[in-house]
Amino acid sequence: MVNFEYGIAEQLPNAKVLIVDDQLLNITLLQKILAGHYQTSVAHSGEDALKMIEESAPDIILLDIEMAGINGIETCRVLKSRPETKNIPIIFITSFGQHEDLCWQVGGVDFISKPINPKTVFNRVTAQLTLKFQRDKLLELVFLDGLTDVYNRRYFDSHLTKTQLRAKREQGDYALVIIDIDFFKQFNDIYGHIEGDKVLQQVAHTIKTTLLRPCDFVARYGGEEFAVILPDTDLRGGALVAENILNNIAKLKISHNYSIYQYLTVSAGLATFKGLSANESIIKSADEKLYVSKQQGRNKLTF
Ligand SMILES: Nc1nc2c(ncn2[C@@H]2O[C@H](COP(=O)(O)OP(=O)(O)OP(=O)(O)O)[C@@H](O)[C@H]2O)c(=O)[nH]1
Repeated sequence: MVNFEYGIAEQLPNAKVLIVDDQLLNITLLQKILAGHYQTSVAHSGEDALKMIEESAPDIILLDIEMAGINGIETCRVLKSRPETKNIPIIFITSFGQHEDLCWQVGGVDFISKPINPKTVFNRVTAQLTLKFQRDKLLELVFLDGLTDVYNRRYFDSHLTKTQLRAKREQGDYALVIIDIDFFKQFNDIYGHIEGDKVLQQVAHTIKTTLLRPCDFVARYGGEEFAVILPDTDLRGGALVAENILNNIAKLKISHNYSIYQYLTVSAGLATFKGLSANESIIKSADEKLYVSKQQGRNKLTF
């Protein structure tokens, strides 16, 4: 049986707790309770919180209800409506008992009444963080590719949908790059499957380390095929990243006697998009470009 406790205790001290409150006294008290256990940060309004969360998502949010501007309930509603923030656990902290039903309705995971009991706050935050990290671990097992340690195709599909929704909201571009190892069948035939597996790991690692922005994403899309999603990226930016990937893989200088280049190379297809389309049509566009790269001799990017 999988041990879901494994590693959770070590993870807890790095947990990021966002306190959202407009009263200095409350903020100070909550920080005092959590200091030394978790990494806390503070937003002084709902608006501030939404901005901060977009830049860096916390592991949990302690949310006051009564605030000037967007109140806690509305802030929670916005967060729960966005795919990339809907799973962040939110604990409401308020003195207004009559809001209790509303807190559950909008998706809070817990509710703490003021005046707060420090032990209760600490224990409830710890319980929710533990659940959150256990869930993340489980998702990792379901969504990571066992061989290469990058995301698998199942996760890629849901991530592509999330990226599209974000691009629609922000009216931005996003890029998709499909990368395929050249002459990989022959590589396996010449060097064996174990060496082939090692190459897949090296290629995945190289793609991962070439991507610089935290929101850039790579998945193993098929046997020897990888897909990279670059949010907020136009054709020029996407081409720059894709060229870097091709160069960095060529620089590994992995011998491949069958290849016309004598070492292992990859081909890539790049396409950029705005707004919503079916996942299949997005993939098809990038795939068609990849096909051109293969036709034109491989070790190439087409866009
Ligand atoms: N070692 C290993 N090989 C794999 C894995 N998944 C797929 N492959 C191999 O990848 C090869 C892909 O072959 P093809 O689709 O013909 O592509 P290719 O030989 O790279 O040819 P081009 O793409 O046209 O350059 C097949 O031989 C698969 O067996 C894996 O997990 N490990």
